[in-house]
Amino acid sequence: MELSVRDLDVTLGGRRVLHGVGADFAPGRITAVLGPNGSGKTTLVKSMAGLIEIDGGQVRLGERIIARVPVRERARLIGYLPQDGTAHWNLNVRDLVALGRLPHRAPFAGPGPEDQAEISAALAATDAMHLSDRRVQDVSGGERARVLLARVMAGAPRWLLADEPLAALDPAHQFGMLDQLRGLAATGMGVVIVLHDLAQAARIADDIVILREGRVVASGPREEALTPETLRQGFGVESVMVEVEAGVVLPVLTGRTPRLD
Ligand SMILES: Nc1ncnc2c1ncn2[C@@H]1O[C@H](COP(=O)(O)OP(=O)(O)OP(=O)(O)O)[C@@H](O)[C@H]1O
Repeated sequence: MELSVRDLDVTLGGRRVLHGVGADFAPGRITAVLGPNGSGKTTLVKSMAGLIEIDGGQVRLGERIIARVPVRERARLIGYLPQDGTAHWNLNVRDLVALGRLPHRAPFAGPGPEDQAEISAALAATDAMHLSDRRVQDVSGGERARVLLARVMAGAPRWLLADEPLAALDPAHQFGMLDQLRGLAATGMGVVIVLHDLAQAARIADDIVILREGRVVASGPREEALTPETLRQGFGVESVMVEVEAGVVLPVLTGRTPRLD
């Protein structure tokens, strides 16, 4: 089922932040949402997760309007990984990851064998098993980012919406995270990630959405939507595309686009 956004208007704190945004997100593919600071990326993914009230337009999952899907069911369908990477409870890591199973459990029931298996699989996949007994607030920022991903993965959602999942990670774990996201998409999960690193976006994304000032400036398959022209329109930067290995073409930024005035 496609996740689609139509004519989305969002106002925050009295300011219109998204203006008629439209984009389609396909299951089994990775879509990177790109754009300058304040362009509306977080607002878009939160709207898609049903976490923000929208003024106009729709977010649909297949034929269903996401805002009308019951909260528990929505939590099973869409996993949301927020940007800040904070964990508000001082639980141990395994108990935090176990919270990802809540939408699947009967009220007040403890985790069953299937829950435990999903929790272990998620900890293993994120290279966090060795942290299981540590307090969440005692692990490093990058370790916490992996644990929070494990929590979302433990819920086995159909969609993963991740806001800057690479931000706190060292280069090796960034590549590890990209491999995991690729693996999740290969299982049919729809993956939507907000990224700042344009080269990583070019590496990982099947599809690209570029926002600027709350509007879509480019959207579609990576080869069409991530080009020197769209980077100029979206970010005001000049770039060249360089093939670093067979089939891997990355943008190299060369400077700001000169102003015409
Ligand atoms: N609660 C709020 N009240 C008022 N304005 C807000 C609120 N939250 C966000 N904004 C504004 O909405 C705009 C879009 O914010 P958003 O966080 O979606 O951008 P972003 O593209 O994710 O930015 P960044 O790359 O800096 O994370 C920004 O101008 C921001 O200041």
